[in-house]
Amino acid sequence: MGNFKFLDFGIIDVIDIILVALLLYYVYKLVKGTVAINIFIGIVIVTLIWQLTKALDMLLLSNILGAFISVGVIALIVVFQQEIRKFLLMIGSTNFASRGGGIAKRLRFLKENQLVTETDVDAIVNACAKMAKTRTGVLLVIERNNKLDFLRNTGDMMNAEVNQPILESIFFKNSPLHDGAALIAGNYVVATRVILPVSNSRTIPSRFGLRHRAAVGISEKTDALVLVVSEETGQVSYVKDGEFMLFSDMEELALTLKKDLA
Ligand SMILES: Nc1ncnc2c1ncn2[C@@H]1O[C@H](COP(=O)(O)OP(=O)(O)OP(=O)(O)O)[C@@H](O)[C@H]1O
Repeated sequence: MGNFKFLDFGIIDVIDIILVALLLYYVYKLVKGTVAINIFIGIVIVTLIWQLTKALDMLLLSNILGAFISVGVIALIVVFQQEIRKFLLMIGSTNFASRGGGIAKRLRFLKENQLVTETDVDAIVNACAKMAKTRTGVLLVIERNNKLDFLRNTGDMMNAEVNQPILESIFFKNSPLHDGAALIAGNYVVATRVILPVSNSRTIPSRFGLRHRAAVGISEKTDALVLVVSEETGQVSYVKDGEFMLFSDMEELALTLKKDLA
C-alpha cells in the first residue's frame, strides 16, 4: 500500500492542484503564439514523466530527470525572460495597484449605461477612420495599467491633448512625426516616433509587415491597447494581448475600446 500513498487525497491537495492548473493556464496564455510555447509544452511533458517515474519508484530515470529539471530552472529564466517580465508586470501593476482606483473610476465614468472614458475614444476612432480612407499608416498605443515609460525614451516626448486634428497631423505622411508609434496616456499624446518591440509570433499572417508586428509585440509584453491603420490596405486593426481584431464598423471599434478602457 506504501506505493499508493499518493492516492490519499485531502482538501489541501485539491487546492494545490487547482492553483497549479491556474498557474499553468496563465503561463500558457503568456507564451501562446510565441516560440516559447514549444519549450513550455516540452517542460510540461518532461515534468509529467518525471513525476510518473517517481511515483513508480523508477530510481535511475527519476534521478536523471530530476537533475535535468533542477538545472533547467536557470535555462528557464533565460528562455522565458520576456514572459517572466510580463508576468511580474501583470501582478505588480494590473491587480494590486489599480484595483482600488478601478472601482471608483468605473462609478465615476459609468453614466446612464454609457461608457465614458478618460481618453477621448471617439476622437481616436474618428481620426483612424479618416486616415484609413486616405491610406495613412497609423500606429497608436494606448496605455492602460502597465506604465509605458520605458517606451517614451525611444521617441520624442509630447504633451498634447488627444483630439482628431492632432492625431491626423502626427500621422500625416509629410509630417516629421509620422514614423513609428504615437503613445497615448490618459487623454494625452505623450510621445511620438516611438520604437516598439517587434513580435516574433508565427501566428501573424505574412501579409502583415513590421507595423503590425510591432503592434502585436507591445501588446504581448504589456496590457496596452494598439490601433493600426494599414498604409497598404486602409484596414483598421485593434490589437490586445497579442491578438488581432480587424474592424470595419467604427462604432463597434469605439465601443470595444471604451469597454477595454473603462
Ligand atoms: N518597431 C517599430 N516600432 C514602431 N513603428 C514601427 C516599427 N516597425 C515599423 N514601424 C512603422 O511601420 C512602418 C513600416 O511598416 P511596414 O510597411 O513594414 O508595415 P506593415 O505592417 O506592412 O504596414 P502597412 O500595411 O501600413 O504597410 C514604418 O515606417 C514605421 O513607421
